[in-house]
Amino acid sequence: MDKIEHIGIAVRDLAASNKLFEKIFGMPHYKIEEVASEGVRTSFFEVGPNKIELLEATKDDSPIAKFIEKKGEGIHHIAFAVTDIRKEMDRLRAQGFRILNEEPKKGADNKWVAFLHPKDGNGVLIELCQEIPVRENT
Ligand SMILES: C[C@@H](C(=O)O)C(=O)SCCNC(=O)CCNC(=O)[C@H](O)C(C)(C)COP(=O)(O)OP(=O)(O)OC[C@H]1O[C@@H](n2cnc3c(N)ncnc32)[C@H](O)[C@@H]1OP(=O)(O)O
Ligand SMILES: [Co+2]
Repeated sequence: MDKIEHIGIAVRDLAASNKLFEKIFGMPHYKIEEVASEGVRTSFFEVGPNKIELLEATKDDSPIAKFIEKKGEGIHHIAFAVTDIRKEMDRLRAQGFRILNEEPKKGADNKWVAFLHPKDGNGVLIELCQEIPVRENT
């Protein structure tokens, strides 16, 4: 794994949280993107070299809705940049980690993503992220 790609924060109300984090960071979010397949609407902030993703549920069975119901708002996942997501998934699977998706799936901000089960990471949900090469992004 290369570096932290972003930290995901589960929020109830994206518009309200955008205003809140705009005050905290002293700058506005740079994009809002809905990922229908994950049941989320996201916004992104760039804080120096770091990226923060806010996530709001778009349906009742969204992972974000379930998370907030159980644990409340707060840090939901940590995403790591990888250069070859399939290779990383295979490497982790071979060591017995449960990867929550068979194949990489399309996330926000032009990334292939995959998730490790939080119970296999001391309660931390880990996302792997690989930038989608331009030629694949059709
Ligand atoms: C757009 C994209 C991007 O960046 O590009 C994103 O980030 S999308 C981000 C949203 N998408 C995802 O999160 C996709 C991957 N997540 C999932 O597949 C799911 O949310 C699971 C992590 C498998 C949880 O599934 P589900 O909520 O149905 O099961 P569950 O409620 O029984 O949870 C099983 C146990 O995991 C815990 N659990 C659930 N979500 C957790 C989280 N984020 N961090 C730490 N623990 C978590 C629950 O509290 C529970 O523990 P106890 O049994 O002890 O109570
Ligand atoms: Co994420």
